[in-house]
Amino acid sequence: MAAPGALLVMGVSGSGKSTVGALLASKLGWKFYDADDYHPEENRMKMGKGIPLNDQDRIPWLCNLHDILLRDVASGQHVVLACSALKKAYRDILIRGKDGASPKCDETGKDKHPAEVKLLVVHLSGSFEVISGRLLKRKGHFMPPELLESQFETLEPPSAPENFIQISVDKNLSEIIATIVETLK
Ligand SMILES: Nc1ncnc2c1ncn2[C@@H]1O[C@H](COP(=O)(O)OP(=O)(O)O)[C@@H](O)[C@H]1O
Ligand SMILES: O=C(O)[C@H](O)[C@@H](O)[C@H](O)[C@H](O)COP(=O)(O)O
Repeated sequence: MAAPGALLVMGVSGSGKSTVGALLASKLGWKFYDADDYHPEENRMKMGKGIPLNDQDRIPWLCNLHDILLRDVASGQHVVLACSALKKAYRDILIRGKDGASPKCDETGKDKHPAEVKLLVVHLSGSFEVISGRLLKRKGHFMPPELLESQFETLEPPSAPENFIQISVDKNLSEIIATIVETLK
């Protein structure tokens, strides 16, 4: 497949986004962003208290991530983003921004960059049992395992016509990375 400008590693909390995303970026030599690092403090505090985020909390965060992707991709930088991106509408924001394909213009009014990010979505998919087992063992993270149920309720797995692959979290990390690298060929 023709290389996308950016690769989104998505899934519920504990599905392996950060681990897979960082390994993959290092293997491909692409820049890595972890969307967790871009949550405003209010979002982190909310999740830390066991309250799930809503659209209002997530949309400005996703718009900021879209701007980062667009900037990098327009400058020729390939990017891996680890981000929950649980709903289709959230993935659409990452690709097109909030109001759809609104081009960023320079002062002459001409299009400065393409308005869309060419994105391959990698959905790390697994059962509640396997993922909650991993979250219960994970230490030193602000996200409480109790929020996993709401993550599954919110999840809209990618489907056609989205440009995506789905990989089981039951595979080991090297199998997951190899599958993604193979897809990019
Ligand atoms: N494929 C895998 N097999 C076994 N353990 C994994 C796998 N992917 C991730 N893990 C472990 O599961 C936990 C959650 O992974 P993490 O990358 O933090 O998930 P997320 O970023 O989606 O919340 C971590 O302790 C990580 O080491
Ligand atoms: O949209 C959301 O509700 C959050 O982004 C959430 O899905 C994300 O998973 C947290 O930031 C916790 O971080 P981990 O995914 O690393 O557990």
